[in-house]
Amino acid sequence: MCVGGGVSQRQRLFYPMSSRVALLSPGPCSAQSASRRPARRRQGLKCQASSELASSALQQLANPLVRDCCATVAATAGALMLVKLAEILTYKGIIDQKLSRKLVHILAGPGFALCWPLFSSEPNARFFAVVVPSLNLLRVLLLGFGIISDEKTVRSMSREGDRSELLRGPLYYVLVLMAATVVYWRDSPVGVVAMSLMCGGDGLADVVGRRLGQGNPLPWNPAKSWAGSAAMLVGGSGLAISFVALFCGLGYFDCDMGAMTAYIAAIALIATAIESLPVNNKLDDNISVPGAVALMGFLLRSAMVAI
Ligand SMILES: Nc1ccn([C@@H]2O[C@H](COP(=O)(O)OP(=O)(O)OP(=O)(O)O)[C@@H](O)[C@H]2O)c(=O)n1
Ligand SMILES: C/C(=C\CO)CCC[C@H](C)CCC[C@H](C)CCCC(C)C
Repeated sequence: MCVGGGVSQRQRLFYPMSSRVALLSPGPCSAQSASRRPARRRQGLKCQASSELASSALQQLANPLVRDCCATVAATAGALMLVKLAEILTYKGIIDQKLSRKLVHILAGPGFALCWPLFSSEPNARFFAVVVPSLNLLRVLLLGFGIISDEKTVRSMSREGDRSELLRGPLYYVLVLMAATVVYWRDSPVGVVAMSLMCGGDGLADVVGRRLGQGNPLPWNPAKSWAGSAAMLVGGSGLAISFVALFCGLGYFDCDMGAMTAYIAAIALIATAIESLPVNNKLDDNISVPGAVALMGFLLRSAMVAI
């Protein structure tokens, strides 16, 4: 049984339309139930204190404002740990710099999307979530312009270790994550589909293409390969379908997975074709791929949402 509690002033500031905080019913060792228990169990004061502490913590997490702040801190810490892990693996020579950059590229976006369910169901929760890529945007700008220096972090996000590289691919990358969070959030599948194809798809194209693409260049772009494009199509669409199935299962949007899979496959095919074009030196893949998905999502909006 949940008892609706009062809504604090601080909470009204962030969630003006917030519903009453759901308070958990007292636990088995709480003060209310302790006073009703036989004397022999009252000495369980330790149980009562720890249970009340746990119950209080759960009540706090039931508070949307507390939950969103905790989720923001957790995702920010996750981002720092991911980049630090890439730095260590590169520093120890376990992976080379190019692979380190691609691992961060492949894992950061999906890792961020996996944090989205940690946030509350409040309409403004997305503005807490967007703090995470925003902080990374600030870090990329400060590093890219040389305002702060951190050679290891620059190496984990660049091809050649040049800090100015961060003002292209990584900058566009975090901007796309910010846009996907604010514009689409958990209300539309377009956001996670765009992130999946940019991160999982384009990232895998590089990793697989560099290793298996030598003998199968694309006729219209010999710098890229059938192997790389196939990896993008399969990896990107697989990740997108997985995220959409997860978010449908969590009730964020209703969808017919059969029809949604067909739409995602079609969008992935078009995005893969766009990624394969020899325009990367003019238009970064981190812009063209998610941009194409957003455009197709808009054109198919009635179908994508109504599925
Ligand atoms: N469809 C693709 C894409 C990439 N590659 C391989 O991956 C390398 C890098 O691909 P690219 O998309 O150009 O990656 P970068 O631009 O270096 O990295 P990023 O996209 O992160 O900017 C290419 O030279 C090629 O060997 C491939 O074979 N087939
Ligand atoms: C090198 C990259 C792109 C070039 O194509 C990736 C840049 C990564 C960003 C600077 C870091 C982004 C972090 C995410 C916003 C949050 C990730 C959180 C999650 C829990 C890992």
